[in-house]
Amino acid sequence: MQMAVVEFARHVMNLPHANSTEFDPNAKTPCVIFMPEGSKTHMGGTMRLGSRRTFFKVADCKSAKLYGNADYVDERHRHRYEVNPDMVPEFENAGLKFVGKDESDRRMEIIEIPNHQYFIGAQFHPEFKSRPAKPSPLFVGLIAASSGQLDKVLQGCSNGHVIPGKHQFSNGPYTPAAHQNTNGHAKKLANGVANGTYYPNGNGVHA
Ligand SMILES: NC(=O)CC[C@H](N)C(=O)O
Repeated sequence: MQMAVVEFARHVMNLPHANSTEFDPNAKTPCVIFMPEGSKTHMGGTMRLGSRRTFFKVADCKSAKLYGNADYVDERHRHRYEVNPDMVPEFENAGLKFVGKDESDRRMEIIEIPNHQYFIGAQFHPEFKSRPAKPSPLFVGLIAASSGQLDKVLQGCSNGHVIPGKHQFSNGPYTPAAHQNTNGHAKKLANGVANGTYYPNGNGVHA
């Protein structure tokens, strides 16, 4: 998400000096900055690390729908820099929407360009909790958008469908995967994860 913000600033907002202070501490247009509570001399304990809550601020956005119209989601983090909150109004006026924020409303968690087919970035790491039988909703959305099926998937989400495991895309016959019984029903995996059920609050792993 940090790089997407810099890219948007440079090429949509025409701010050629936009950068993260992680790369250029003297950036003229600092879109991504060191988090105020961090310490550059004591790097070890200053990282924003582990499970944190993101609140959806725009009910109608793609990511909220993909997460099953949840009000919030807990995802895992690992960062010291963040989107410069003072530049958020400028970004929003230019069309980049911050649809997910932390509890303070000052820390940006999810961006979207609403009229783009699928331009979504997250400060958290969706891959940390993504599993073969329970892929992250943001990755399911990317695959669906790439194959022209996002609308169908989003509609399914609004109808109360859960994302993982059961999604059948229409490009070919459906073959039960290794984690399913031959009748297509979910079978419990060795690690105890049941296929086909989405828990918005994740797998219970907290740092
Ligand atoms: N998690 C990330 O976005 C990567 C690390 C990031 N550049 C930071 O703020 O430290």
